[in-house]
Amino acid sequence: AKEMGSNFERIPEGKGPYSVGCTDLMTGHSIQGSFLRLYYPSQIGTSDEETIWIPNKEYYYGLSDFLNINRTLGGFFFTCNFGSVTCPAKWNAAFKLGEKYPLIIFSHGLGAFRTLYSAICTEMASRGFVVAAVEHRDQSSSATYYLNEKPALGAKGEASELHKEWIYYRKLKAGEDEVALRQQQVQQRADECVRALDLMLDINSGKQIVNVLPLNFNWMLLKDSIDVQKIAVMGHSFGAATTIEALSKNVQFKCGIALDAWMLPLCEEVYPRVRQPLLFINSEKFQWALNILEIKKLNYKDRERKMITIKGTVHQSFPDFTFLTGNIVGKIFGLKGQLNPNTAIDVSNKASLAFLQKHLGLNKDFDQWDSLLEGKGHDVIPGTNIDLPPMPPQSKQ
Ligand SMILES: CCN(CC)CCN(C[C@]12C[C@](c3ccc(C(F)(F)F)cc3)(C1)C2)C(=O)Cn1c(SCc2ccc(F)cc2)nc(=O)c2c1C=CC2
Repeated sequence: AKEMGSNFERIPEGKGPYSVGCTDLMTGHSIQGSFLRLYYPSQIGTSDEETIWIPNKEYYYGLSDFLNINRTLGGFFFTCNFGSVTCPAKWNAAFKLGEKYPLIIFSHGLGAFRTLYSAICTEMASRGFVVAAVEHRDQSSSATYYLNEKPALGAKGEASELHKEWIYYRKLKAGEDEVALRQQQVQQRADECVRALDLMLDINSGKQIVNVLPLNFNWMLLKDSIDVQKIAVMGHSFGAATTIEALSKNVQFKCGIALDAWMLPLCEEVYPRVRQPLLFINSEKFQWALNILEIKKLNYKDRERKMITIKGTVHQSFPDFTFLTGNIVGKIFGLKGQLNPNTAIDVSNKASLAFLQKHLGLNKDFDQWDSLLEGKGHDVIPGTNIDLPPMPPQSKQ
């Protein structure tokens, strides 16, 4: 029965000591505003409601557009298979007070959106991080929305009702130059990560913020809850390129983690401007010489660059779909590799935690996984799995 679309598989829970809460935050009434899903250490027992994984049917329509399938068909397929999936975090649970947490800003991939990396985000939150998964409005998301203040029809205009304005995935037009589009989008995406950071810092300073989403979550509890010296940026694929661009824009990001980086959207000019430590975690299959050559252009004297490859993994081993289909369907659609998806995300998360402890100066026990960063371990190899011609020495900077 497992193969027939019923999903006994679940998104894995965080393995750390903290109970995890989740809520959404949207500011402003235009696409210039911020939209993020927050995963955070929560007070146990303050909510027993699990978080809806894909909260609106319009995300299914956007995914159908992205996957080039008919919206009615796709909508039906997604609703049947994923409509009741929850992510293992308690919806609107009370924020856990009493300590300052390091902060991660997370950037999703092409055709994804803020909720699809919950296995990574809940694991980090269970280890004592606050994680803000941004939703990009550059039309690289399958779908996203903002709330328009439109005066309710017929009313005297005093009660303006909020209306969802949906923005769907922008397909490449015939003959369109993809590089130009992606270079423009990566700039907007990096700006949105910086804006999300600024928003979280405002919240940390106790500034009153207006969440235009009708949710009862007390943001004032986050006053003085972020360790503002311990901030990282992280992302998958297009979100990894965004991570690199965001590091070059704001030095408050102390380090970055690039999951299966897609380097096409980046210009050479950015490479000398990325001084912070960078970890590349690659899947076995999403690697090709030109992409690796671009990554190597980030190597400068006395700049920390680490790369590992997780054996038996594919590009989709990082987003949540990898946990939610049976083995046969999963392998056919490239959603699963040979390695068990739970093991794969475990290796990626542990390597990430070890890197974050080292470069954010955490005093936790994540250094137990330092060997993974050297590519030592059952499922990892150091660097890349493709062989390249020897590199000419990088120009000194
Ligand atoms: C379709 C034609 N073409 C579009 C441009 C390529 C589509 N494609 C391969 C796909 C995503 C795939 C997918 C998802 C989800 C199901 C589902 F059925 F399970 F929902 C199935 C099948 C289809 C595997 C990718 O774009 C891969 N990719 C991604 S995938 C991020 C993502 C998107 C949607 C999700 F639901 C989960 C994760 N993020 C990037 O930043 C980059 C790339 C490539 C370069 C840069």
